[in-house]
Amino acid sequence: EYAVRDPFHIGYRVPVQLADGQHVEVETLSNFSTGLPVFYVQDLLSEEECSAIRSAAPRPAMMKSLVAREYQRVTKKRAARHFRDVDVDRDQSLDGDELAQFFKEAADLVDFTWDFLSAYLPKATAAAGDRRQVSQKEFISTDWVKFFRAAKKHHPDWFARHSYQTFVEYSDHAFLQPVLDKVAAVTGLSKSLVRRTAESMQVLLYPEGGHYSCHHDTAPDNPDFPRFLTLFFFLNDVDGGETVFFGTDLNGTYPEDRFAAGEDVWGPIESKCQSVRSCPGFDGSSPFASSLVVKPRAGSAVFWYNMAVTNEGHVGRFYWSSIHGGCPSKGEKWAANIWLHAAHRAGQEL
Ligand SMILES: O=C(O)CCC(=O)C(=O)O
Ligand SMILES: [Fe+2]
Repeated sequence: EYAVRDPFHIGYRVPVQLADGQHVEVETLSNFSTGLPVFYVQDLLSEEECSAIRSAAPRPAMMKSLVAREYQRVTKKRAARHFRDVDVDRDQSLDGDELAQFFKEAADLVDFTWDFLSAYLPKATAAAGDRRQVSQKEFISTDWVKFFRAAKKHHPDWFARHSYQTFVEYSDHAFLQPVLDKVAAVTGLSKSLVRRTAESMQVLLYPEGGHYSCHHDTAPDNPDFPRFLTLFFFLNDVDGGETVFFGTDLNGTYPEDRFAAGEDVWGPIESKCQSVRSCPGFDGSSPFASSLVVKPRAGSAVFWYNMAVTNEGHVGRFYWSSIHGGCPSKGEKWAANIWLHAAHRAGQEL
């Protein structure tokens, strides 16, 4: 019942008939030998469907999803705890790596410059290069809420995510049932399985310059959200805003042991694709220069597997190579996620 679509070879196209009689083609963009099976479908949604989905996610609802930010809670008391957590070498000061860890944990800030920090950490930034250390005293007396707010305002590209989002319930919108049936047709899964396992549709709006750093849609080992399949719709035409599959290598030089590797190999890869500078157009020498890049096109969809799934629908092996991200868009970008869930454990019924 959970059979995955066979990618065969890159460029392979299989025709699929949709319920309304329309034909689309499911094209293989990547397979296991290049890191991850990824498929593309052009014109899966009509213009009317794209705009209906956008209207189902009104702007005020989208904005709300961003209001409560973690960094607004980095009070003095919490700063002391953050300090202890990230001062892994216990030398009562933080070096650049430890500070970066704090930024990531506290606010999903994945990029920064010492220049920008100088207004907040004058003592630390007075030192040069590797000698920069932030003392506990200076760290705790810093107004981190103000810092993160300023960073967000002036450098939204430094954060892992710069977008608005909301969830739309299928049962609230009749037009979404045929959309789910299209998901079934192109993935080769049954309509009833798709309806049973689909999480509410997540609609995304990226402002000009918005992005989403590399990430996995689910977690290894007992994930809370065992999203075994992601189907991602592009809902408008926009320049930039490419979806990049950082775990793939289309050069055909994919290291065989990489696919089977775990966090020790993938952790460092993940840290390298956090910055938007890993995106196409930023740096020709990027380690991701031969990763799969999918350009947004209204009505098209890309889908892939985040983990193996057993025939009974249970969580299987996590695919570290499913790491991906959305690059900065040169204008508003609208998109939507449909995630299909596996069951957490053997014995759990879906
Ligand atoms: O915007 C994109 O291209 C990717 C978005 C994404 O990966 C997500 O929403 O989980
Ligand atoms: Fe994602």
